Amino acid sequence: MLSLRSVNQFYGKNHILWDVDLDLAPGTCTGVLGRPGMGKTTLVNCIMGHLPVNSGSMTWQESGSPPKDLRQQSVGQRARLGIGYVPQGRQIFSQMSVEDNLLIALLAGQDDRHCAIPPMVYELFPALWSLRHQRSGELPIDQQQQLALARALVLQPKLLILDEPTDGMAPWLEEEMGNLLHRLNNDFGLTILLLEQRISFIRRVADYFLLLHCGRNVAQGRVAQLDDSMVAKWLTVV
Ligand SMILES: Nc1ncnc2c1ncn2[C@@H]1O[C@H](COP(=O)(O)OP(=O)(O)OP(=O)(O)O)[C@@H](O)[C@H]1O
Repeated sequence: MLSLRSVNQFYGKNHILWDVDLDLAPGTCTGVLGRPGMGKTTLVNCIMGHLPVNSGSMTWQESGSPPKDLRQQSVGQRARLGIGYVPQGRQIFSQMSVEDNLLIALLAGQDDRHCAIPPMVYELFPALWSLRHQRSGELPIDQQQQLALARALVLQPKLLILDEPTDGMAPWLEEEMGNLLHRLNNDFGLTILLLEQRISFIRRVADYFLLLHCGRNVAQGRVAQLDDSMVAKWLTVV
């Protein structure tokens, strides 16, 4: 579905991503791991088109369609291709109602002005239906996170990218988030790319991992291969 080869990115003269490779097969869930500042968000910003890539390739391919060079697609085109994004810290419009947050995402991503919020969104988050006229900034954190996810789902993405969805969450909410991602992955067939610092969460939810260290992918494979020595070497903050 998405394939990155030798992606390099700079902030000014600072070389941030070094020859990063990534392959996402349809229907899989992949966790990107790394200590703070190792390049996870930068990688996602490159995929979303928020940051230009200096070199390397990014290819989007769906079955039965020719491959597309993602670097040639604008941010809006990438959303229309089916790449959805839940940013770190949620970034919902707190002064607006739940429903207006969803409608804005819908209108921003589609040309058709008469489009409607897909029923699956409120089916997945029934609480948001009851709260649809409430100001979103007044919701508790778990429902704000639901809204951030719902906002990414209104365009019915094929690939959903989440930047630290468990950030600031209590353990029981983390479990709920894990169940939800399992559902999206297994029942709705969404491909998921998950940026996370919580290894337990990656182990519970993801099939594959990519480990970034100083902007380089130093390890990748099946999550079952993510052993304690790798965690100690690349992820433990000293
Ligand atoms: N706008 C920016 N301008 C310059 N350098 C930046 C900018 N954003 C990030 N960086 C630098 O790029 C590197 C990678 O940052 P990035 O945010 O991608 O890491 P991260 O792994 O997502 O970290 P975290 O887990 O803390 O979000 C860091 O050294 C950071 O200081």
